Amino acid sequence: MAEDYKIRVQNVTKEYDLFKTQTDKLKSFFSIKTDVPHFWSLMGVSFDVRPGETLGLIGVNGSGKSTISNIMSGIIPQTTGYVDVRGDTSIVAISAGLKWNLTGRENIRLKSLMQGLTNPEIDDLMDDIIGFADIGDFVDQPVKSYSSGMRSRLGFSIAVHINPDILIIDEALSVGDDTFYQKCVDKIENFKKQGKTIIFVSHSLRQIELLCDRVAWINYGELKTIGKTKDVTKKYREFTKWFKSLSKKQKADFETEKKQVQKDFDINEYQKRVTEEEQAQNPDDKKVASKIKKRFYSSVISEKMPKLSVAFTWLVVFATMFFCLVNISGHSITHIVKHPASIVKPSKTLKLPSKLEQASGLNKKTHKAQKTSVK
Ligand SMILES: Nc1ncnc2c1ncn2[C@@H]1O[C@H](COP(=O)(O)OP(=O)(O)OP(=O)(O)O)[C@@H](O)[C@H]1O
Repeated sequence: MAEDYKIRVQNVTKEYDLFKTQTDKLKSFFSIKTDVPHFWSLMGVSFDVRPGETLGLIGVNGSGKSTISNIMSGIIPQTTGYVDVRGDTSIVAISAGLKWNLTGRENIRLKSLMQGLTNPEIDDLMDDIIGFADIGDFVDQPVKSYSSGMRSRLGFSIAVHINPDILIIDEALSVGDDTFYQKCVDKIENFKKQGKTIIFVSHSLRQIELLCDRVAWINYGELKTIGKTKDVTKKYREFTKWFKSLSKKQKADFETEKKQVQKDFDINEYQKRVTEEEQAQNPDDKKVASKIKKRFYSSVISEKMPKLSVAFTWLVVFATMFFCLVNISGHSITHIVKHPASIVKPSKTLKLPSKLEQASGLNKKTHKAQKTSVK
């Protein structure tokens, strides 16, 4: 791999737990084992995006294009793998990142502030963003009242005016009309001329061929191939032609088989395979295994609670329960430690407040018992 890159993605995987209930979700958060099925949206994807290039991402529905785009732009974390992004990214997906209850104007301010612009800078850009998005009076209406085309136009306009180093465009051009599409293409060409890096996700091979220098074909969670636009689109066209020639049942069987592979994926096996491959390439390097382990896990933010935190949480829960029981039993901690069973037997010296005593009838019984013992 060339060292000069704008984005590097190495052995990136993304696992989704297919929870059926909220309880399963909570159990998983506390690292409690559940029977929830897993799905690996990405099964180890590696590629570099070069500075100043426009890289296209193609692949059939559900192949993982948005997943990898969202990981590169920091919207979602990868499950394992290394991602290095050199510069600010701005993602334009259909309505991604827009807050539906806020107005267009509020969204412009929010997204711009999140990208590090100051309020005076946003004030200067506001009219240009609104003008490019061409949403007229709707700018002061909540985004939830917009059509998908208007949302896409607003998202695109904000993203390009923020002036990021890296622009990720995920299917944003597919919903606009022809006039807006041409405006976007002009803007993208302009970005290219400025030497900016662009990731362009699209189902339209025509758009991909028009705009991209190289193309990565993502196929059911894996990188099938990456290379010159005309070479990759040629292979992809052959694949789609072959796929279309299948019968309905053959298509369904093919997809089920591919999805099953994504369900059965074993991350440990994959790590072992990558380690063996790198070891074969560098037989004298004794640190290959630890380097791969670092690459897989060092830059990962877990969506589950770390094991140490789980242990600490349980410790706090048990300690709280223990001290509550000790308090209720009326024994001292030393006594409970010596006679653990007494934690469930209240102490004889336990004194109830007098009103409570009367109400519970304990007073009478105690007196009766005392009298009997005197006799
Ligand atoms: N939150 C989620 N929970 C479970 N599975 C998910 C989740 N998000 C995505 N997936 C699955 O991951 C796979 C990849 O999805 P992704 O959206 O990245 O595909 P895509 O190539 O962008 O598809 P499309 O071309 O339809 O936009 C799909 O099978 C999808 O069902």
